[in-house]
Amino acid sequence: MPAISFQSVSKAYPSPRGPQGSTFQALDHVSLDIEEGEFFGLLGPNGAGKTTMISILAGLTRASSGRVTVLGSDVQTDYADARRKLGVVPQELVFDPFFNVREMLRIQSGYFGVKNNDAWVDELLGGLGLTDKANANMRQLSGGMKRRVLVAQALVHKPPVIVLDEPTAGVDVELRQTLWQFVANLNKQGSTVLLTTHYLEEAEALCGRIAMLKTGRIVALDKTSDLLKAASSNVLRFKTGDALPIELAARARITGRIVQLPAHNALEIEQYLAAVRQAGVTVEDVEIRKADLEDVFLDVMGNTEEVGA
Ligand SMILES: Nc1ncnc2c1ncn2[C@@H]1O[C@H](COP(=O)(O)OP(=O)(O)OP(=O)(O)O)[C@@H](O)[C@H]1O
Repeated sequence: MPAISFQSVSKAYPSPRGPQGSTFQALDHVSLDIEEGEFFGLLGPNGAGKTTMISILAGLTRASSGRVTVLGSDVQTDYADARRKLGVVPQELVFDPFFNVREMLRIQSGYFGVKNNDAWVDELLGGLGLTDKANANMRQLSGGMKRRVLVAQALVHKPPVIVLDEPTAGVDVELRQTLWQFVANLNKQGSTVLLTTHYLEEAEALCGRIAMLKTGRIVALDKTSDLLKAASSNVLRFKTGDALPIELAARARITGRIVQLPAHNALEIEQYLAAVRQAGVTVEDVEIRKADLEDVFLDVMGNTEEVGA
């Protein structure tokens, strides 16, 4: 039984612009199964539909059509069961400012009907570097500390499926490392993890499988290692202040003076350099690096073909 299953899920929001009654299609027949024990990455540019998928999963938004289950429980017809199996770390920091950290976690335990939870709460506080903040009022915490509390709050009822919606947006390196160590450890112990992030380096390092979403459709879905293998194996990178010949410019990713060209083999790299020399383009800081997930992502997003509708 999959940990998370999206079966031909569509979502249309009422369109804020356009004539009355018109809708905007945020998800278009998305099908996706995430197996138990996976560390799964959901990637996509702003507005692709990632948060909409998570909101449907968490029962915060209803799908217009299709079905979503968590370990077999339907998120609509079996809401309480599905919700209990999920720990969701939301993107936004929303808190009741009147409680301290420990009180917040006790209240959340009560919400899920978990009694005598202090030992697990202490473990969560320790693992997330919050022990000395246990009695601090939520108002006194920095943004990064609040985010750690959000993670603890999501895990207080020991859910088998953990969903993290951009948990590292705007947080410092130390928290990212603490968080990933903690979540990776839970995953090792059997928890399923679904992660959305804009940090592709993190997704590459952590996720066994990745789905890429674009305008509400899945455009890539594979093992991370296979996505990387399918990409051009190398990237030629150099700096220049000159204009590139048209055929190179069309294939290059250009950021200011930095030019990056995907290359499948050594011959292609030689051809690029020969073309540059012939055109009289002056290059500096030439290097060849392995293609990474960002190269794959940009490649997939530039190509509108869809897989597994
Ligand atoms: N409540 C809503 N009403 C109308 N449109 C919405 C609503 N929520 C989201 N949308 C639209 O649906 C699309 C998908 O949004 P969603 O927040 O799911 O994207 P996302 O992939 O999570 O983006 P980001 O990376 O920016 O968080 C966007 O075009 C967004 O404007």
